[in-house]
Amino acid sequence: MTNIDLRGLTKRYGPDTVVDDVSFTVEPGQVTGFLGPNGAGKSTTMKMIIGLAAPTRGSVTIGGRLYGDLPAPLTEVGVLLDAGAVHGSRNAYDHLRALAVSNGLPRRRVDDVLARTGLEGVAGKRAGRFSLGMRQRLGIAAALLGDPRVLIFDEPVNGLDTDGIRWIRELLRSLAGEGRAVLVSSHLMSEMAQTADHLVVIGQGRVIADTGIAEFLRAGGEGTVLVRTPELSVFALHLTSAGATVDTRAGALVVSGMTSDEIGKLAVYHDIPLSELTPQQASLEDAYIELTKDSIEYQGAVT
Ligand SMILES: Nc1ncnc2c1ncn2[C@@H]1O[C@H](COP(=O)(O)OP(=O)(O)OP(=O)(O)O)[C@@H](O)[C@H]1O
Repeated sequence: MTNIDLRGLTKRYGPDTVVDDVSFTVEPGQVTGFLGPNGAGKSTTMKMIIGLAAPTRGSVTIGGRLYGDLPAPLTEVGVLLDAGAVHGSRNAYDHLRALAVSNGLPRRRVDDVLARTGLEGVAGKRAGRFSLGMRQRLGIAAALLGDPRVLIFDEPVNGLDTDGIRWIRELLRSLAGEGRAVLVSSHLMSEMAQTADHLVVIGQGRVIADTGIAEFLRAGGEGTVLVRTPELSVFALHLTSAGATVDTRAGALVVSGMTSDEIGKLAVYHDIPLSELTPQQASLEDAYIELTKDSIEYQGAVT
């Protein structure tokens, strides 16, 4: 099984250390979300993985080998770095066929990846006329051409509409489901929460968290549940007696220490009508912001 292994990876540009002693492993069969604010060093790390930037220190291997030592890189690692990097005057089919031919890949792979990315219907269209979403699909088709065990996507959902985002999410999940190692960067926690099995968070070039998504959710205070009821104070007392911690906020209860399921049962038991019972996703975003707040380069002024 092929993984990506980064050990003490460091990149300096002049006086700036933009990637600082980064170590983590991207495991097969998982989507690893690579998360960090703008300028955190995600793209630079990805470029070092595929030999587009040379590490100042440290190393990164794919299945135990340096990218530069892979005999047929396209069949081992698929990469989407910049979806705009397509020859505008070529049609999608020719673009992929040229890639396949120059890398010694069978031509049927072009049809396979066009089908997988839903581009069959526009394969004859010039890529220069493609929408951002179609260019993104074409970039992904190229990444999949060699049927690689490892995939690296830099901010693949940037600028996409809801359908495009959902499509990429499902694709990433299915690629991991096939046993591939998938590394995907984003600056949006909400995006990663829905896609990743594992999270690596970086800020100012350093790893601040390397954790399973479930652990991150637990540590981030998942378990806060918003409850609305006409019997606010009575139910708050029941909840506290049952061991929960309760805050009253804007006419609602914010409950921690109990799941929404337990809260629902408690309400039924005490015959309390509920008008809302919502597990709070916001706490996830909060946990991420809390984690990265010291590493954001340029914070907006708070007035
Ligand atoms: N070739 C370069 N020369 C000098 N500085 C660079 C170079 N490439 C990147 N940097 C700097 O390194 C830092 C990290 O950039 P990088 O693009 O890796 O971050 P990122 O996490 O991918 O952010 P974004 O989401 O904004 O792309 C930034 O401060 C950037 O200005």
